[in-house]
Amino acid sequence: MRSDLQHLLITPAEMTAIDRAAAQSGIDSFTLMRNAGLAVTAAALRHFPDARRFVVLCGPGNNGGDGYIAARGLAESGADVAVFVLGDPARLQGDAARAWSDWSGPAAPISAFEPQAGDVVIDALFGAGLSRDLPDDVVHLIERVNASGVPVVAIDLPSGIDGRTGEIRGAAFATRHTVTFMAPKPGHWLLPGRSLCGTLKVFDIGIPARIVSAGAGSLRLNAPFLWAGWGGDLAASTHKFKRGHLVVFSGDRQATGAARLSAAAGLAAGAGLVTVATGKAALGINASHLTAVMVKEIDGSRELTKWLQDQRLGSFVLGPGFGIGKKARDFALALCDRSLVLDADGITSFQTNPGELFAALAKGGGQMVMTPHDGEFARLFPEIAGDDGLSKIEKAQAAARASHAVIVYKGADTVVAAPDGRAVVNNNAPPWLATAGSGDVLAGIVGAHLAKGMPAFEAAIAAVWRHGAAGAKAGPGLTAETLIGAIPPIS
Ligand SMILES: NC(=O)C1=CN([C@@H]2O[C@H](COP(=O)(O)OP(=O)(O)OC[C@H]3O[C@@H](n4cnc5c(N)ncnc54)[C@H](OP(=O)(O)O)[C@@H]3O)[C@@H](O)[C@H]2O)[C@@H](O)CC1
Ligand SMILES: [K+]
Repeated sequence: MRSDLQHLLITPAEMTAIDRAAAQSGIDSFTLMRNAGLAVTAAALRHFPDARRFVVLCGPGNNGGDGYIAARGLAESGADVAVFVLGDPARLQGDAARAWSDWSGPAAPISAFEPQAGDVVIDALFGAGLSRDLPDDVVHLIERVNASGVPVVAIDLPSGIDGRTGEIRGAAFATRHTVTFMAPKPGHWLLPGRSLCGTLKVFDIGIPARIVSAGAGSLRLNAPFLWAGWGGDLAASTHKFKRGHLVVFSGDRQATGAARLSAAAGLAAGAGLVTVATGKAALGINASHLTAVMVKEIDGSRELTKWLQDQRLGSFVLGPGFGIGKKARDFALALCDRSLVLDADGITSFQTNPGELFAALAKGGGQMVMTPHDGEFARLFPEIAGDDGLSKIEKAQAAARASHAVIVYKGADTVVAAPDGRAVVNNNAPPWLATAGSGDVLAGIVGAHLAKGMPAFEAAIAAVWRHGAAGAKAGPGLTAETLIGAIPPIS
């Protein structure tokens, strides 16, 4: 997967390996620590020029080492600085020990710190090396600081946030700013970590980009360059079939709106043709509500199989308002050699026997994008969902591997994962996107991308991004209808 450093997501374990590779290439690790600490000094002075006192809380590892460098930089800039330490600094090792010995001012234990008005806290307790829940004294300190309302600048990560998962290990600082190094980590963008980082600044401390890129895995922050080449330029010779024919299956008489939302979104997102396939009972309702979108009567599996002989039908959306049960299962299984978005009721219909779907997809060799929210994910992948040791990214990756489908694991921090291990975290969705029909719109956009021939992973990540951008453009108070009108051109 292509990338630039801003869009890499590097796990703490990968970062450790990158550090090692940097040292092996001859880069002085203390220089990296000094660059890191001084970046924090600069950020603190820039954001809080009127601070009465900078309070630097230093932990037992290299995050603490960055803190001692930052403290010295602040003191040399003429600021009032107080240092409080966790553990015995005499036991620090390597670069952190050197940073401590370079700090010539006083230091008191963290238990002595009482936040005062005018304080700015520099959090250098734990960063990438947080490996377990915080001890009680640190939890109480964090709670005191958060309750006091004094601003906090975190070094690398707010202490208490697990850099791999974004989970809170007992407690975590709610920070105004977080300064991290070389590339963001999953914990900066997965919830709840994301909500505690404040503004995130990624600072280059001097590890060559080639070493960072070589050590990075397959995680990225979602961005348009990831689907470059699949953008919107239409050749002058195009015609509607080349732009792709999307089919959306409607539910029964009382539940037809969701499918029409998906269909309208698919048309707005660029599908050349869109057909709502509907049972006889809902045919009239659908026909009376649709204009540019076509209607086709498909009552059961036999008609569907016959219709599928038309290879111009490029992609299918099954699930929005469709109803849970055998009909959904039969239709999905019939589509396992095509390009299918399985959403909502389509997912839940396989709750009791998900293996049937996964085996059919492996055999059929089609492309499937599944779009579960938390509840649907747990229905289809109960063991993966219940594994508290896994991050949301790792859960999506495990589900994609098990199902052979691209998984769009929805939420405010939507993660998309492919069976080959690629994964992105999306960060452009505003909170007001969580509204009735929003998921139906997303399914339709994915379907439009599949219809024009995009591979499933690119189709999914581009759709999630366009959906988020549409939400931002439509603004608070959006409805599914205004969301469709705000879908931006594919970039
Ligand atoms: N290239 C880069 O990005 C650079 C990164 N740099 C910086 O290095 C930081 C990573 O440093 P790090 O590996 O020493 O880890 P760090 O977070 O200081 O903590 C480890 C210590 O905490 C302890 N400990 C862990 N959990 C605990 C708990 N719950 N409760 C209590 N103790 C706990 C753990 O103890 P142990 O598990 O070994 O018993 C160990 O003593 C990184 O975040 C960045 O700031 C820069 O200096 C330069 C280049
Ligand atoms: K920290």
